[in-house]
Amino acid sequence: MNDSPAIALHGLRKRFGQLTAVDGVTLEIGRGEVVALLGPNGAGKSTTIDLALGLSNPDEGDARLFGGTPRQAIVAGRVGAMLQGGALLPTLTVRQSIELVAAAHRHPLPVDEAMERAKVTDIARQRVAKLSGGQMQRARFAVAVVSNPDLLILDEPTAAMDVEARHVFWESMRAFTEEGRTVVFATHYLDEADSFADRIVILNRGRLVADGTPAEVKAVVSGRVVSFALDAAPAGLHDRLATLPGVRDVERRGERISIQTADSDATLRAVLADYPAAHDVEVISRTMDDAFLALTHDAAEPALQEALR
Ligand SMILES: Nc1ncnc2c1ncn2[C@@H]1O[C@H](COP(=O)(O)OP(=O)(O)OP(=O)(O)O)[C@@H](O)[C@H]1O
Repeated sequence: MNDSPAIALHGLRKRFGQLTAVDGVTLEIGRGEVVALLGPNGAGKSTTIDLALGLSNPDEGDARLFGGTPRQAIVAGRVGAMLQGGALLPTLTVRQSIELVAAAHRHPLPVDEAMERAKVTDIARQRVAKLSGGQMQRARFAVAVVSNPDLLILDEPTAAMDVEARHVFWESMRAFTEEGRTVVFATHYLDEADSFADRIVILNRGRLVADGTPAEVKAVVSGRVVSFALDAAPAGLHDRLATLPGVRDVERRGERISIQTADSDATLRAVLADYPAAHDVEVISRTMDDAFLALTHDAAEPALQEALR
């Protein structure tokens, strides 16, 4: 057995008319990695996934799965996918849908085990046409895992799931990845990426703008926000605050002032020394949301992105 990466994308480019949806993406994902693919709407996540699976052909570059073509990997039963547009046959029951896929694969999981993993045992006899959005997602997950794949690619797997269902979903995924399988999932839930992935890849306008561990990605916006209220803002407040130690940016909304700072202790001391009337003080750590916005902002600093590639 060769030890090629689970996914190797080299210089992938895909155009739709004037639009370049994927613009030179090069990315390797090793076996056993759990990777979150993030990006704003239209960033090119689904198109990249389609190219990786060989569902559409790139204009430039190539995609390899386990060292072979996507088709070879899929025929060998090594890939399970849950895609946004993927539909199940409405007249079949959930169990029949899973059985159908299991029958087409060489080394499927037992159908009952796949149903247990995807938590669909209770809806096994329901027709697909009658499923709710969240139930449908679970059924599609069961269909993706029953082939017993080495690589699982999921496009927004928890869209339409309620909070409880999302929790259950990630628990069953955790068990799945503990067996050393590779998982790539696109999501808009940054908290899911933060807590579940061991690597985060961010796309923006078809380009890879960040690639690192959750901690590395969040470190892009290291520092904190010092925020406070000031009832009557003196003239020149904004300019004065901008010169205090550690300050990177100052924002004011009504009487509330928020300062992004690299050194919250020094900034806070200086603020209280200069403006003793400041009250309702908060010091807030930056989150994955902040990192995401900083990296995908139109005016995102190239240097910021450079650190994560
Ligand atoms: N078949 C197509 N024909 C024309 N344009 C397309 C096609 N598929 C995607 N696009 C365009 O390519 C861009 C990237 O779309 P894609 O679906 O890959 O983004 P995404 O990151 O998955 O977005 P979302 O988070 O909204 O699902 C978008 O501007 C989209 O409108």
